[in-house]
Amino acid sequence: MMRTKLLSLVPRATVACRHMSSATKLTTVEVNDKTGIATLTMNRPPVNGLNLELLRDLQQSIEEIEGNKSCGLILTSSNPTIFSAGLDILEMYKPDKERIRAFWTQLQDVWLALYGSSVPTAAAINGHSPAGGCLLAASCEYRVMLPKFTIGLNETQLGIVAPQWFMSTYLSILPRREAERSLNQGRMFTTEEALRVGLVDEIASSKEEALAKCADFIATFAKVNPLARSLTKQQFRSADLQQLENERVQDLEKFLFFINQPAVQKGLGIYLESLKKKSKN
Ligand SMILES: CC/C=C\C/C=C\C/C=C\CCC/C=C/C(=O)SCCNC(=O)CCNC(=O)[C@H](O)C(C)(C)COP(=O)(O)OP(=O)(O)OC[C@H]1O[C@@H](n2cnc3c(N)ncnc32)[C@H](O)[C@@H]1OP(=O)(O)O
Repeated sequence: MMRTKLLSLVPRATVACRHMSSATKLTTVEVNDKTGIATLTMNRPPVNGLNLELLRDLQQSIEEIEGNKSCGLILTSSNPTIFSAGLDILEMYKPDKERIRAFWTQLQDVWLALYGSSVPTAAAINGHSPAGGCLLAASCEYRVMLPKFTIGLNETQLGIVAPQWFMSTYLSILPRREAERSLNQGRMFTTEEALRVGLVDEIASSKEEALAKCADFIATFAKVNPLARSLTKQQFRSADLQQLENERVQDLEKFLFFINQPAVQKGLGIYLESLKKKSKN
């Protein structure tokens, strides 16, 4: 907060972008002084796996952006080929009892904050975006993706089940038939396929272009009353948000029960091994 206040004393002409949060975190927030748009960058090598710490930083950054009167939020990644590999499977495989509770609760918090954000949101998807990565992108209002990557909720491919609020997020974008079929299949879409079904809104040839297209989307609200816009967005999303708010504890218990099933643990172990083997080749 202190940092933010001090930065606001710096004459505007001298800084094009203000770094609002520290680079020692797993996320950074940069606010463009001209547009007032905040870019939230995930930075957890090697693949932006969503572990407890990255989720905590994501939530803090979203709150920071909500609090600093930014005109919009663009979510992206510092990794040139991976937006996010989704949930860090190591959080769910042979989990620590307390940590896995905190982990899932934190994921719920991030989704509630991002899907329910009062500012316009967009994702510049500059790399692969499976499962939890897709959830984050899909929680935004607009998506611009770079070619030759993949995106989708692939949970069934891992022998796990996307919970109701993952499904609601998909259903807020895709026609019901497409959402149901691709979730059942655990389908990963190429960039071009994602555009065709409407999972992404535009394709860009570089990260810079993706960020610019996201900024253009956010600028479409420049002349719309911010309160009217955000209340309208809230009305569209409130049923989904309320459902998770009402069922948070049951959702956590269901997750814990499911993830601790021996067959699920075995499947996750095999999947992790296959990822490791692939990365060694
Ligand atoms: C009845 C039930 C009712 C309701 C349901 C109740 C509960 C629900 C229960 C569970 C819900 C869980 C929801 C889960 C969501 C998820 O997000 S699961 C994660 C899914 N993610 C993936 O499948 C992606 C896997 N990764 C990849 O495909 C690739 O890594 C990549 C395309 C992202 C990147 O490819 P490369 O650049 O080639 O990188 P590498 O593959 O070599 O990876 C480097 C390194 O990183 C490790 N790694 C990759 N992804 C993950 C990950 N998600 N978690 C942990 N670690 C990961 C990989 O193993 C390599 O490690 P090293 O070998 O270098 O040690």
